[in-house]
Amino acid sequence: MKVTVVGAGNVGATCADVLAYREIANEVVLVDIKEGVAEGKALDIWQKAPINLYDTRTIGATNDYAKTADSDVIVITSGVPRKPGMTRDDLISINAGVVKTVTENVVKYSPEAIIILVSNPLDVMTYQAHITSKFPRTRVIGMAGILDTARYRAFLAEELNVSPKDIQAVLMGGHGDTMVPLPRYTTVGGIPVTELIDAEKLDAIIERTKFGGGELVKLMGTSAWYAPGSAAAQMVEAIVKDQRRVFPVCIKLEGEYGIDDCYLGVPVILGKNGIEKVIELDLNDEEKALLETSRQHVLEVMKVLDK
Ligand SMILES: NC(=O)c1ccc[n+]([C@@H]2O[C@H](COP(=O)([O-])OP(=O)(O)OC[C@H]3O[C@@H](n4cnc5c(N)ncnc54)[C@H](O)[C@@H]3O)[C@@H](O)[C@H]2O)c1
Ligand SMILES: O=C(O)C[C@H](O)C(=O)O
Repeated sequence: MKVTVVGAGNVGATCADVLAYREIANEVVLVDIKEGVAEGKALDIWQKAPINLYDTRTIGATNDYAKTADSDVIVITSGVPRKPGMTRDDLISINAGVVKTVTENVVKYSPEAIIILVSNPLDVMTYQAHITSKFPRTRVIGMAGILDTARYRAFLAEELNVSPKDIQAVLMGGHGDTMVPLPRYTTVGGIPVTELIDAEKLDAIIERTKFGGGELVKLMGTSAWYAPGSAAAQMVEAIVKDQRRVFPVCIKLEGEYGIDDCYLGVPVILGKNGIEKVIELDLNDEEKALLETSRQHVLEVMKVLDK
């Protein structure tokens, strides 16, 4: 299996590293526009192979898309991250152009690939890649839900003093402050979370999750990369190993949840064809209202692209 990661910055290099040391792909091609950066990071990851004992070949390329030919999966992380005081939507003016150019280049060489979007604003960048690639919606997928649920699960594990491995959760909606965590669908070793934590503490964790990206931007002056890079690699793994994992991811909705005009995070089954199935939960009125607020927000940002 061959995987290309475009953008050899913080998220892209982390994703390539996880793909390599966990031997998720046989070959990983890292591409960046900055001269030498992708080659250098790919070489560094390859030199770690004898220490960490893996066979995955990592290759770097400065804007040379011929090297990406016949990739099974393409992860797009290129673009700018936000700085303190910015929203993800503020990145659209730069990142839309970057995602468009990169998508044109990758589809030329890998017309059958599955594309995973990471660049922000995530939902609208997934839309950009979809209209540029003209790929079916099942092959253009945004990464955000795995990251957002991981934050939620990590905060819960800390509060309950249990292993994060035992916390299962799903959330929906756009990757932003309007995301919709679903406590009704959160369990700890099979036990509904509401039986283990009082409502006030759970609400505080949900609020912290919604602003989880911003918390890190404030601390570091740029956005997160370890969890995002690992989350993207986990999606690649589900696809290349046809694992049929159940994850929240961003896709174009075509009638599911009564929505057919928007890119939003929903639970899906992820396998060798990309989206194998969209899972439709029976949302209550409050959850439906939160999802609608999220949809309205994403639609507003999508309009900027359409102008
Ligand atoms: N979806 C998510 O949950 C999530 C999580 C974290 C970060 N992000 C987003 O991912 C993006 C990357 O974040 P980062 O921290 O890795 O940033 P970074 O600045 O460390 O890396 C971005 C890289 O993209 C490269 N690049 C820019 N234009 C390019 C082009 N046309 N072709 C190829 N490479 C190009 C840059 O040279 C840079 O190396 C940002 O937009 C950020 O907001 C999304
Ligand atoms: O917060 C950001 O800008 C990056 C990313 O979307 C995140 O949630 O970490």
